[in-house]
Amino acid sequence: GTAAGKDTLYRDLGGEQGIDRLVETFIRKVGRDERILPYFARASVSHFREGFTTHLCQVSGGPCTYDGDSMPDIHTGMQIDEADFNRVVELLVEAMEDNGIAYPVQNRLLARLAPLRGEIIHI
Ligand code: HEM
Repeated sequence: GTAAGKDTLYRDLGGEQGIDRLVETFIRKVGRDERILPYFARASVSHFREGFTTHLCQVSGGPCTYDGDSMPDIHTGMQIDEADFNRVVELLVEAMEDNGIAYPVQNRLLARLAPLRGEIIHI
């Protein structure tokens, strides 16, 4: 797509405020999820919040540059499987629903995250 087309996803997610709210909701859901929470046992929530927010901002075409570690570098050794990945995506979808993000917008974000699967699972 065009640069303009890319920029609209960031806007349609509600921009900086919308993404901040989305990440906050997502983090709360991770905190209540028996399957996913253990992965974060030794993680810093504030560091994760910062990195995940900036990454989402960049992926959605917003005015951010994610300069954290690469997806493989972060997730290597965690032994994340398909079901874990799907669960995290599900929590993100629930968080988007809670924040009133329309289905087509949800799907546009998911389409940009799906290609990262191979950098996150079984590595
Ligand atoms: C599309 C899927 C995913 C994306 C885009 C993603 C992205 C990220 C990003 C951007 C960070 C923060 C990096 C930083 O700034 O330090 C991060 C950290 C983390 N991710 Fe993921 N992730 C995904 C899926 C998963 C899954 C499925 C799991 C586990 C089941 C997971 C577990 C973690 C953990 C535990 C951390 C914190 C690491 C630490 O700080 O110690 N992620 N992820």
